[in-house]
Amino acid sequence: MKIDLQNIGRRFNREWIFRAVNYRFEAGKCYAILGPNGSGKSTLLKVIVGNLTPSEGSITYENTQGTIAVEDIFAQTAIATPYVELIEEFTLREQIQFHFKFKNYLPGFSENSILEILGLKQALDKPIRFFSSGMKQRVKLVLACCSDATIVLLDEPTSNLDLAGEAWYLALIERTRSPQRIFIICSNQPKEYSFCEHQINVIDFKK
Ligand SMILES: Nc1ncnc2c1ncn2[C@@H]1O[C@H](COP(=O)(O)OP(=O)(O)OP(=O)(O)O)[C@@H](O)[C@H]1O
Repeated sequence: MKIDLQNIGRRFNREWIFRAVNYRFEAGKCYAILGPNGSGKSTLLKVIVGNLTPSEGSITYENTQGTIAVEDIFAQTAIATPYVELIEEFTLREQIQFHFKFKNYLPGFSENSILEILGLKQALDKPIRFFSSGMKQRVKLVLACCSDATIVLLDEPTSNLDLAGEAWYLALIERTRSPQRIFIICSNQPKEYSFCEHQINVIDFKK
């Protein structure tokens, strides 16, 4: 998988959030999108994954079979962000089963192994609305990382996680990264992206 950004820009009304982004994301690598609060990290992430159209420039997605249309790229992506919520009325079991009606498990993973990784077997029948914010964050991360998607996008992945949760997150990445996958982490905390070989600072694309 390759994602090519060619001269990408995005604006809201008259304000350009970023311009002239030329960048290539390649399978097997991990990328960090950096920048202070409000600089445009989440906006860039949404553009990369086709949730927002760029105001200028173009994006191409390509795998070994050829070019993938932007409207089909959702099938290749898994995302964990503060703005995509879990379904509060579901129990943990229902949330996992619902998610995997739409996505396949990453090869080698199953409902049981996900529960084992989460360490929340005792909460299997508890509604998500009674989960702590850290428990919810773990669920979001595990659903994204353990889905069979070639592009994994994590926005502020350790928000609401304690020290043990941060170590758990790093172990989850280690366990699920592969030569076929692209990880893109939006962050302003080095502990969240220390494993990323490449960094993109949104501030470099302000004009
Ligand atoms: N739908 C929208 N309409 C208008 N402006 C928007 C919209 N979405 C984002 N913005 C603006 O774009 C800028 C970048 O926002 P964005 O959420 O991408 O920043 P961020 O770097 O992810 O911030 P944070 O670190 O706080 O999450 C902000 O000024 C924000 O107000």
